[in-house]
Amino acid sequence: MGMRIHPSLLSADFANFQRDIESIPSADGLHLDVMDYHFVPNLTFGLPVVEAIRKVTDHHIDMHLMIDDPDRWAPAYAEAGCESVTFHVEACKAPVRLARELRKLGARASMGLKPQTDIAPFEDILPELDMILLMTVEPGFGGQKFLDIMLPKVRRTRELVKKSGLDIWIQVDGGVSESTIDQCIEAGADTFVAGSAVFSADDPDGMIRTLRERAEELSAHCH
Ligand SMILES: O=C(CO)[C@H](O)[C@H](O)COP(=O)(O)O
Ligand SMILES: [Fe+2]
Repeated sequence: MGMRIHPSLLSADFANFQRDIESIPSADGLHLDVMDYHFVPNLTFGLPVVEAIRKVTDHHIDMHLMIDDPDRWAPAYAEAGCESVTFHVEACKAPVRLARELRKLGARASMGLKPQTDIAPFEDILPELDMILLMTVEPGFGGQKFLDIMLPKVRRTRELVKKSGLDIWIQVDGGVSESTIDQCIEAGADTFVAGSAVFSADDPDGMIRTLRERAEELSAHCH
C-alpha cells in the first residue's frame, strides 16, 4: 500500500509560505487548512492565498476546508486546480452532490469527520469518495495532542473501505508524529497529515522521509 505524508502549512511561517514549501520537496502533498471562525474557532486563509500557492508549486494540493457551507465554497478550490478537496460532513448539506461536483471539476472528493462523527452512516456513499479524512484532534489548531481514542474509528473505516473494494485513501489529521504514526498505520491509515512534527523538526524534509519510511516499513508487516 502506498503511504503518503502531507505536511500541514498550518505550522509553517505564514509570512514565508513559498520558502517553507521549497524546504519540503519530499512531501507527497501539501495540506492546506482553511478555517473560517465559524465551523472552528480559528481563522487562517482562503481562496486568494491558495491560488497564490498554486502558482508557486506543482505539489499535490490537499485542501482541508474547516468552513461552514462547503456546498457553496468548496468547488472554487477544485476550479483553482487543487488536486484534492476535503469538506466536513458536519457542515455539508448535500455530500453526494458536492462530491460529484468536485470530481466533475477534476479534484479528488474527500469527506472529513470530526472526532465525534461516526463513519457507519456513510457506508453507502463511499463510491462517491476518493479520501476520508479522520480528525485525530478537535479541528481548529495545530500542535494538539493526538487522540488515541480515535483509533477504533480508523480501524472501522479501513474495514468498510476494504469491504467496498474501492481505492479510498484514509487520512489521519492531528497530532501525527514519530511517536503516534505507528498506531495510525496499524489501524489502517495510509495518508498522514503532520504539521508541527514536520515544521518544528530541525530538518523538516528529513522528518517527512523518516515518517514515510516508518509507514512503508510497518505497513508491509501489518497489511
Ligand atoms: O486540521 C488541522 C487542525 O484542525 C491540522 O491539519 C492539524 O492539526 C495538523 O497539525 P498538527 O500535526 O500540528 O496537529
Ligand atoms: Fe487539517
